[in-house]
Amino acid sequence: MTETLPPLAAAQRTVPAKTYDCILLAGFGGPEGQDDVIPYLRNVTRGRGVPDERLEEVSHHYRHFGGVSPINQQNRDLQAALEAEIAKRGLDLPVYWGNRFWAPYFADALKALHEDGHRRVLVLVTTAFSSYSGCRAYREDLATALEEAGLTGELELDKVRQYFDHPGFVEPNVDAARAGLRSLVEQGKGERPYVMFATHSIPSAAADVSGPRETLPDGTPVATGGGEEWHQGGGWYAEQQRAVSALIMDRLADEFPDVPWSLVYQSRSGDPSVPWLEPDINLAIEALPADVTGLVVSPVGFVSDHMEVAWDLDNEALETAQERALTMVRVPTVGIDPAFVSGLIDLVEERHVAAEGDQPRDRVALTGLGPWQDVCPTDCCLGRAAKPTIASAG
Ligand SMILES: CC1=C(CCC(=O)O)c2cc3nc(cc4[nH]c(cc5[nH]c(cc1n2)c(C)c5CCC(=O)O)c(CCC(=O)O)c4C)C(CCC(=O)O)=C3C
Ligand SMILES: [Fe+2]
Repeated sequence: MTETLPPLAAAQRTVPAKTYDCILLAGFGGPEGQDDVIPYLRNVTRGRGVPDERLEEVSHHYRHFGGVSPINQQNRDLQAALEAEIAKRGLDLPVYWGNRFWAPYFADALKALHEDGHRRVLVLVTTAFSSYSGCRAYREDLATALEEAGLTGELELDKVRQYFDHPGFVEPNVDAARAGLRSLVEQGKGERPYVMFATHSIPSAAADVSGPRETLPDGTPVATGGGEEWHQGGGWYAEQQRAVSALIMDRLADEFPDVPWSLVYQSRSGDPSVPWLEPDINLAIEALPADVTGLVVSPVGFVSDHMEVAWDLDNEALETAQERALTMVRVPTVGIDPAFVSGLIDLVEERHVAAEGDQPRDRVALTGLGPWQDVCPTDCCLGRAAKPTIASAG
């Protein structure tokens, strides 16, 4: 399927390397105690039309874990791992950490790095794929945070490209899926395995406008909403995840040939009458053929085992599998796997050079879609009124 895609104009959206002063690790943020849960959920859903019943329901997921999301500690661990890798390479790039929805907020991090004398900032986002929620929203919120911190014009903020098909993201996912399939074999459930790649559902309308939409100079459509022949729905968001999932299965084919797999969605919210990407993982598990002996679930859409993984997969999906007496193995996300951490710094070195004129690292990608664009066109992932963003090209 990836072979028939029109080429992405990403090569036209690479930007020259620069010398940066520091890295900003941009996270989602999560609550760190029972008292944080409601204020946090209000932050996340502000102006987003998520019904109160859904908030109430999601608050229980957090309350079940003492009101603490694992995501902040995971990002502290990632920050430390990045610092260690940077030191190992002899680079001079301190790493700051800030979040969209909980302290330390983006504005706090920007003020801190500015006070420390840094001006050129390279942002690393904790999302591998292109969508409003996974790319544009981070860029908008960083532009807003610049305003809030009174630093617009003071700081230069660039962002590392989405890295779904970079080896640093792909290889740990290949290893994890392989380990999951081997675990089924060890449990005597390996006869007819099935693999599900799970990612966050988003509104279908948002998926259709995910990624860039303009045409190449020769008129070839670069990306689309619905309707193109190659397009199975879900815009670039779903296309990127299908491409990575297919690649992972391909890489396992020597040891596990012809294993059926699918891309499934989780954590839907919002108005039930509005279409979101489907199938939901629970319905997909219920619909599996009766002769499937074991299920591997790979949360390919996420980079750490945060609440959406801990609750929606390890509680809900597992229960659905147990109801039909199906053995399910949920394999880990990339987390702080050394290959992922080192891959992120490789991505940094595509953009950062120690001295002007130095040659940056080559851009690497493992699917026919990438290497993804360094800068996003102004309408990239835009499905609502435009707000100011960082890191876009006109
Ligand atoms: C694409 C995507 C990612 C992946 C990209 C990325 O990683 O950024 C992601 C990540 C995450 N989403 C998270 C949490 C939540 N997302 C919500 C709501 C929503 N997410 C959406 C999409 C995504 N979300 C959407 C379209 C909504 C509907 C409201 C809206 O249009 O904005 C809500 C509100 C309640 C609910 O409806 O569930 C919560 C609490 C956490 C933190 C987990 C933790 O605490 O450990 C993480 C990493
Ligand atoms: Fe979310």
